[in-house]
Amino acid sequence: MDAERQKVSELQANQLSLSKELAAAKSQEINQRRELVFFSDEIDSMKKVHAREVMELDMDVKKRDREIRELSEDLRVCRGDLEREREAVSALKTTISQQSTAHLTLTTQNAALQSQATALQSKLDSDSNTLSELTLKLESAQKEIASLKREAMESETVRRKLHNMVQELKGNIRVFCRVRPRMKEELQANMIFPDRRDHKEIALYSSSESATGQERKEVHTFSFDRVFESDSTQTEVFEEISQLAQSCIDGYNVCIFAYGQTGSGKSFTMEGGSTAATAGMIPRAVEQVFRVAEFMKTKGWEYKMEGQFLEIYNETINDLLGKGEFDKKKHEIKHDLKTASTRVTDVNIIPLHSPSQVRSLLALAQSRRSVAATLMNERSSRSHSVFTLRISGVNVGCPAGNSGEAAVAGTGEQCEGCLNLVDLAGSERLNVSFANGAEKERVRETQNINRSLSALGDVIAALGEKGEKGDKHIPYRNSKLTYLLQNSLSGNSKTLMVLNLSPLAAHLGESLTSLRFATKVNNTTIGTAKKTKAS
Ligand SMILES: Nc1ncnc2c1ncn2[C@@H]1O[C@H](COP(=O)(O)OP(=O)(O)OP(=O)(O)O)[C@@H](O)[C@H]1O
Repeated sequence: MDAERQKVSELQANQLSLSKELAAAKSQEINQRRELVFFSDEIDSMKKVHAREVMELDMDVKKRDREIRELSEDLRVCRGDLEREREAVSALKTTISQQSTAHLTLTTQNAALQSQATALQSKLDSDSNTLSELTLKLESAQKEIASLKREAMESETVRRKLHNMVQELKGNIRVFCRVRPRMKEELQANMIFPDRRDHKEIALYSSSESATGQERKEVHTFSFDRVFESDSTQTEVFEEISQLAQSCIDGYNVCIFAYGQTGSGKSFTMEGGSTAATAGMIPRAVEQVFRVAEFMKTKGWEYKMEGQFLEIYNETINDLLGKGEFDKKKHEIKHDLKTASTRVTDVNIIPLHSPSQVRSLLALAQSRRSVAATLMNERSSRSHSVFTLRISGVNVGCPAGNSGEAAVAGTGEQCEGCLNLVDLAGSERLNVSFANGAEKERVRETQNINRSLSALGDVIAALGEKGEKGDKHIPYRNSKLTYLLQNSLSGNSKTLMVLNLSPLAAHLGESLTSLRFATKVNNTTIGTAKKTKAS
């Protein structure tokens, strides 16, 4: 029992200790629970802090991420910039290296140029010495030129006098005879040229039947100032005439006529063909006048030129340079005795500036004549054409030259010349006794032509007689042609008649008549030519 009591006490002690332990455990549990609450509060607050910190960290991380992205972008841009800068630097390095080479070259060149400049400076010094010597020489040469120019102008006056003296000695009326070439199949007249040296003679052989029925052979010899055979060129003929163009520039009235039957070569002689070699006396004379006028500028002369081109058909004047196809105006001839000049009313007077302009005027006149020809009959054979070139000049001196030559004062001398180039109507005679109907107009034309050509012969003959006696009446008014040319056919002018001859046997009779007329003209001597105006 003791044992049992022992045991129960032990058990009780155990229970007590266990109760104590339980109480202790319970208070420990309470404490622990308190602690647990405390810690769980703490944990909660720590969780809250942690959550805030996590959030803040999260935001921070995001911010950093953004910053990193921005920085990466910046870095990328910077890398691009850097790459470009590197390239620029490398290009600049190349440029610098090239520039250094160029600089080196320039330095070398500069050094060479400087040494050249030094050499040039010393040459310049020596040249300026030479220049001052040359300037002195130039001044004296210019003085010499001015005095030579004066001398040339004086000698020009002497030359003009001498030239015109020579022309006077040759006679103020001269006659040339020109035979045109024979065309294929044409039967040639028996014609010879005995004077092979001076070319002044022509002889024609004719045969006729005498009263007793025997053949009578005759030789007709004529001599003129010059005879041109059929192979003569326009240049050869003009050589003889060119002196007259000079006289016209010197202030004389000049008249050149082409006389001869239809088809004998008058138009060919005066107007010529379209090539330079075949150009006739009109274009050549005009060119010569322009050439001489240009040359005379160096001698202080200044010229003005103007031209008119008229046709005389059936004793009426037509303006070949008019505007319309036909000239319906009535023209009158007016003479100014004081200046010995002639004007025709209402005609076109064209200022002339160049030979080419004259060529176009001639072509215009030619076309107007052709229109007239198709509407009537062969007009050029049935009318006289008169081309007039008027020249007025004054000696104004020479201006100072570009290279410093002194100006030379003009002499104030003036002159006015006139060049008339006349293509006469065909000189052949027409048998008027059988004329009827349409032929009548032809007869009228022929009578007018014959009248004006014989009036021309009469005027020339009267001028010749006046030369011998002094006070003879000159019948200028007997035809429009002679009245128009009055001032160019007086004793104060120079006249040349070119007798154009056909080489044909069929034309022998007409040729003899023409040769006799021309001989009459050739035997006329007109008084001394005078300038139309001079001071
Ligand atoms: N010297 C010459 N050389 C070459 N051909 C010429 C010569 N003379 C005249 N002829 C020619 O002869 C023909 C007649 O000449 P041109 O027309 O000049 O005669 P014309 O006398 O003026 O006649 P018209 O009175 O009909 O006008 C033309 O074909 C012309 O080309």
